[in-house]
Amino acid sequence: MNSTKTYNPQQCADSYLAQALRRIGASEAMEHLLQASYREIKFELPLIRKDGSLAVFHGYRVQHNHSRGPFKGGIRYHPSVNWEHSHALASIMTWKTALVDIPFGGAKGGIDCDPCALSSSELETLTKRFIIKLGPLVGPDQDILAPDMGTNAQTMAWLYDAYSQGEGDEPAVVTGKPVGLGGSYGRAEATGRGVAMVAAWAAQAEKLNLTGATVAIQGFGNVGSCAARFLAERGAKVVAISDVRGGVYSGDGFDIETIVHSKEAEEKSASALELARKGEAISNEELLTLEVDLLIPAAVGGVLHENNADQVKARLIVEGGNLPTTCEAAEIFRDRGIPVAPDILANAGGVTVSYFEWAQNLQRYRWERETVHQRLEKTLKKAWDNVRKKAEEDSLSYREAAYVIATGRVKHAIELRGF
Ligand SMILES: NC(=O)C1=CN([C@@H]2O[C@H](COP(=O)(O)OP(=O)(O)OC[C@H]3O[C@@H](n4cnc5c(N)ncnc54)[C@H](O)[C@@H]3O)[C@@H](O)[C@H]2O)C=CC1
Ligand SMILES: O=C(O)CCC(=O)C(=O)O
Repeated sequence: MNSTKTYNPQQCADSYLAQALRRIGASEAMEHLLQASYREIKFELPLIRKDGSLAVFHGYRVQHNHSRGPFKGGIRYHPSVNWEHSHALASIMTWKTALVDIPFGGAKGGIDCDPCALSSSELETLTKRFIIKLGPLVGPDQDILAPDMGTNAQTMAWLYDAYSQGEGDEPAVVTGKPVGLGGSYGRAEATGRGVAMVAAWAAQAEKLNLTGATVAIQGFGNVGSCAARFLAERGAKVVAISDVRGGVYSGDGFDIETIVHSKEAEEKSASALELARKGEAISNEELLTLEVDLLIPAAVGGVLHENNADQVKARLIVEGGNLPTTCEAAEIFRDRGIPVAPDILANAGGVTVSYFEWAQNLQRYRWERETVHQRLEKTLKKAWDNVRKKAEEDSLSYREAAYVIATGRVKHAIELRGF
C-alpha cells in the first residue's frame, strides 16, 4: 500500500464521522453512540482441509446500528478481515443506507481467509458454518447478509441454504443470491452500474465530458469490471485496469465488453494483465497516479493516502470500493480541488438493489429487470442531488455533505425512538 503510516480503517471512519457530528452539533454522548457498535460477534471456524490438515479461521460480524431498520451489509472473505475492518465497514454501511434513504442500518463481517486458496467445497463448508454460528442474530428482520470482496452469488446461495435448514425457507435473510434462487435481476452488476451513474452526474457537475474521458480502475472484480462496462457504454475510455497481481495500461483504451465476456474472465483464471491482451504492465501504485480524467479505486481500503495524494493527477475520483481514501488524503484532495464522489454514495447501488431484493423476497414477487434499473437510478439520483445541493449550500466537499446528511438522519431516528 506504500503508506508510511499503517492504514487504520477504524480511525479513518471515526474521523469522517467526528467531522460530520461537529457540523450537525451532536453531543459527545451522541458521538459515542454513533461511533460504537450495537453488537460485535467473533468466533473460531475450524476446517479440515482437503489434505487432512486442520486450519482455523475466524468469523466476524459487527452489527453497528439499527435505528433506521435491520442491520444490513456484506460478508468479505479476505486475509485482512478482522475486528477493526469489520467495525469500520459496518459503520459506513449505516451512513450509506441512511444516505440513500433505505430502511436499513449497517453491519459488516466476513472470514479472514483467502478464497482463492480454498476449494469450492471448503468454501461451502466454511460459509455454512459461518451462518450457523451466527444463529438467531441474523434473519430478515434482524441482520441481512450480502456479497462483498471475495464473496459472490454462490456464497449467498450457501448462506441461504444453511439458514433455511434451521429456520424454514427464508430467502430474505441474504441478498445478492443467484437469480435462479430468489436473487433480484440487476443485483450482480448494481454496484458498478451505480458507480457509473454517480460518475456521470459528478462529471457533469464538474464540467468534465464523459465521452472520451480516460478512466483508470483499480480492482477488476465485481465492482471494477461492472463500472468499466457501464462507463465504456457511456463513451468513456478505460485506459488502465488492475487486480491484486498488478495492472495494465493502454492509451488507446481497452475493449471492456470483450474482456469481461472472455472465458478466462468468467472462470477468473487470468490476471487483469493477461485479460487485457495488450498494453503495458504497471503496478497498482502507478495506476493511482496516472494522468487520467477519472480514477476509480474499486478494491481494498486506504490506497489513497498522505504519501500519494499529492501525485494523483485524476480530475475526478469516484470511490467504487469502501474507504479507499484516508482522511489525510481527503484533505489533500480538497485543498488541491480534486472532487471525490465518496463510497457511501458512489457504491451504494449494491445495497440499494439488495433492498429491492429483500422487498421482493418478503413479497414472494419478482420485479422486471427494467423496474429494478429505473428504481435504482431514481434512488441514487435523489441521493446525489441532495449531496450536491448540500455541498454547494454549505461549501462542503461531496464526502462532507454526504456524511452530514446521513449522520443527521441516523441521529434523528435515534431521537425519535427514544432511549
Ligand atoms: N460487491 C458489492 O456489491 C460491493 C462491493 N463494495 C466494495 O468494492 C470493493 C471491491 O469489491 P468487489 O468488486 O465485490 O470484490 P471482488 O472480490 O469481486 O474483486 C476485488 C478485486 O480487487 C482486486 N484486489 C484485491 N486486493 C487488491 C489490492 N491489494 N490491490 C489491488 N487490487 C486488489 C482483486 O484482485 C479483484 O480484482 C470492496 O472495497 C468492497 O467492499 C462496495 C459496495 C458493494
Ligand atoms: O448489498 C448489501 O447489502 C451490502 C453491500 C456492501 O457490503 C457494501 O455496500 O459495502
